[in-house]
Amino acid sequence: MTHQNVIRMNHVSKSYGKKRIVEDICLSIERPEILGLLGPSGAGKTTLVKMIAGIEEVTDGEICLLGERMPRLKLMEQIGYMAQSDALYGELTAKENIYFFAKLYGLRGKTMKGQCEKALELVGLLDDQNKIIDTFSGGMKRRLSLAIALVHHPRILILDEPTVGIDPVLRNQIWEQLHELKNEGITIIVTTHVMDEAERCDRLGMIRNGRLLALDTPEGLKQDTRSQTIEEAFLFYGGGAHAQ
Ligand SMILES: Nc1ncnc2c1ncn2[C@@H]1O[C@H](COP(=O)(O)OP(=O)(O)OP(=O)(O)O)[C@@H](O)[C@H]1O
Repeated sequence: MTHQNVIRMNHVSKSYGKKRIVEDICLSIERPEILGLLGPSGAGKTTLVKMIAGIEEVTDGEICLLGERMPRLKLMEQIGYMAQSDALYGELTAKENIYFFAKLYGLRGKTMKGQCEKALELVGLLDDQNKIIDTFSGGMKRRLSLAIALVHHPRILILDEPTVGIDPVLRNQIWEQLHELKNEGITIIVTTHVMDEAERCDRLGMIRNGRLLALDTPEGLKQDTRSQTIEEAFLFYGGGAHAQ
């Protein structure tokens, strides 16, 4: 199987009014991997992933997913997007929520049930599926959002700070699952502030003031900057992210 050009970003910039938020980013992903975007608050990570997901338009440059220029409606079913804030129906159960989104993606019948169950199992929510969302903790809501993002088996999964509010044990499990999904051929883009998560990405893009300062494996970044840790490497590039 060839996996050429899963994602290609060509001189991508974004402005709101006169303010430049993302500045001339070039980046390409040619085979399934977990690409982390690390940067301090306000660096432009969310804006960048929204453009990749086709939710925001680029001001300059272009983004192609699977060889097609974004935004493109027909590509939407190839993309799973988990926003930073959960978009769930509070008065419905977890199961009702995930069924709702699965149906939006055109899933029906046994396939829908099976995929919903698998996604809920993946995030450890199978036993809580009949509970009302308003009774869920923040971490449970994040996990449900993650299950919803991957229920339709997208080829590209875009996760904006997926593990905020999730305890270390479950966070670890989720990262193991993300690596399994990658091994199944899914490309994952994940934004994070958390240094131990950054270490678990195949490649890491360091972002500050809307610019991609460096892009390499975590090991490569450490070697290039003669750093012991990713945080040190990030500081070398003028970053200011904090460890958690
Ligand atoms: N719709 C908008 N209009 C104007 N400015 C915006 C808009 N959306 C984002 N910004 C600005 O763009 C900058 C980057 O925001 P963005 O959310 O992309 O950063 P981030 O790296 O994801 O930060 P965080 O980690 O805190 O989520 C911020 O200064 C923000 O105020």
